[in-house]
Amino acid sequence: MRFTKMEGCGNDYIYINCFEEVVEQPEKLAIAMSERHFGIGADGLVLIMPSEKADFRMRMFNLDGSEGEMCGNAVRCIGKYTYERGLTNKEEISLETAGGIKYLKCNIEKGIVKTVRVDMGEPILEAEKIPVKHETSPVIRKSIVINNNNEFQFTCVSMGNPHGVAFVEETENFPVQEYGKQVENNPAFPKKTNVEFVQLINRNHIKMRVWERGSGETLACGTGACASVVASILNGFCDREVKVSLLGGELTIHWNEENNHVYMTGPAAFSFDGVWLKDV
Ligand SMILES: N[C@@H](CCC[C@H](N)C(=O)O)C(=O)O
Repeated sequence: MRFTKMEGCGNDYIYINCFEEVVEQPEKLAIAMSERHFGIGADGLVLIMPSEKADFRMRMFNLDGSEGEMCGNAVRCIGKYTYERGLTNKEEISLETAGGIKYLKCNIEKGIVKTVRVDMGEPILEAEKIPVKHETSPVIRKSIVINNNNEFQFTCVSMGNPHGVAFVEETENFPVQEYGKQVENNPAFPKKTNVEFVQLINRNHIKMRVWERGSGETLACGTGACASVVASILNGFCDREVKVSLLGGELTIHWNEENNHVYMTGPAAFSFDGVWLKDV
């Protein structure tokens, strides 16, 4: 089975072109391929598929085989893949995801997609729809006690997938791996959650580290960057356009006041092509 390894700000996935390849057990394949010693090594698996509702369809699987509704970094990579590999000649495409249809605009120079701007749609703030169990809705800087009696104030946002955002003094030495796992599996989040730890730099710049549901700490998360900017604005910390510094790169997020849509702009890159020879 032919595959392509791509990354967006270091958030790396294995992409399979399902116009040419047949994937029968994507959950199992995601686990096997993502493994960094016996497999290819990645944060998960992404399928590029035909769609009846949009130009293309994306399905994404975390490295534990669970399916995510949305993936911001993968959406940008699909923009680059479909244009540069000749699946489309359109600079603007629509993409069906389990988190709704997203609209992408590729910024192209001499046939190369340099960055992709994605209309990520409206953030979802109703607790039930995220979903998060809390007596108030929206959940803006509300205490959630995690396993070992540590209490964090979370702002909860769905960008098609669930996110819990906590503001911390600094991200560099913050124990993301310890707390991230505990929050991901906290019963307050019936579908588990992605967890973002955010340091405010100024009104137009934040730093963020992420613990992803199903994948652990990754170098970047596009939906997480959007959720973090929405959370920062809701708390009155930031203006409408914010640079997000992640471990693997930078994204620009704009939450448009007029139409309530969140726009994400950032890079996408090919790493290598390969052929998977194992049975799964
Ligand atoms: N890396 C992603 C998000 C991937 C899915 C997530 N782990 C989930 O289960 O919701 C991004 O760039 O948005």
